[in-house]
Amino acid sequence: MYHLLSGLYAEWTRKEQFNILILGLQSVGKTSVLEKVKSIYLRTPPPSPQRITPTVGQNVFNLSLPSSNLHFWDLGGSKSVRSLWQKYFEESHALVWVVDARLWDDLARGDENPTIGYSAYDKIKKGKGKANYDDDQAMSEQREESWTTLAGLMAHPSLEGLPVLILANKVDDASSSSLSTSFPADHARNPKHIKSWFQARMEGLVEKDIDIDSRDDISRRARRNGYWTTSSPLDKEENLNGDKGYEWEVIGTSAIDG
Ligand SMILES: Nc1nc2c(ncn2[C@@H]2O[C@H](COP(=O)(O)OP(=O)(O)OP(=O)(O)O)[C@@H](O)[C@H]2O)c(=O)[nH]1
Ligand SMILES: [Mg+2]
Repeated sequence: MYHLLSGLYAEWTRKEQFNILILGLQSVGKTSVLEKVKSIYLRTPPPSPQRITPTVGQNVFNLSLPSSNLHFWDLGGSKSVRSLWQKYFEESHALVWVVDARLWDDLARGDENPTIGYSAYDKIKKGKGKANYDDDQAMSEQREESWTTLAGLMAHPSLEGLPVLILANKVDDASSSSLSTSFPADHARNPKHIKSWFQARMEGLVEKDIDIDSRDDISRRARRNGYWTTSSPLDKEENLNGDKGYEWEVIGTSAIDG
């Protein structure tokens, strides 16, 4: 009887566990973001940025909330370690995709303050974030690489349909007047120009649900980039007939400020 009751009690009070995968290209600040989350919840100071080195394996953090346990996996973003990503796909419940908000500076500048006279690249070169983008063209390529990599993840059979939170990190160092000066003001948390940039591509991705050729393209590219090795990843019937809505949101963050 005792065992039955204690079993029932354990079942009733059992917290659900959600595994959250934190991914993104190299140096966008994934580990710094996770350290920031840890420091907020554990009420401890975050490590100094110098102590955070490029991730080769995984960093984990368990966060126990009243109703659930969140288990975070932060993996390295450099090309040489992306092949590890797929080991985590099967067990993930949500994806956090981290991007460097500064890569969208030129778009925000055009929209909101065309009089700012320096290139986004100059700002990054002189700024504190030490990004290595050679020019505006390189920034635009990096944006596209971030998107195609994310699209490959969202089309993977184990991740398809998972909620995606896009963190536009480093807003403290973004040159756009709408982001940098007053973080954490609301508009910095809600970087509309980055959201509309992703919106256009998300719509394309949903359309590709009914376009087998495009989806095969996505999976081919993902395999070339080393983070998918599945050889026949798509259930074509399901993708043709399924209703593949994606739940996603963009939030501006700074791992070292605000
Ligand atoms: N200005 C600024 N710099 C940041 C921010 N977050 C991270 N950085 C810097 O960006 C660099 C890379 O940070 P990491 O946290 O190691 O990036 P990562 O995405 O984990 O990198 P990999 O593990 O190599 O994929 C470091 O120099 C950080 O100090 C931020 O919010 N603002
Ligand atoms: Mg890292």
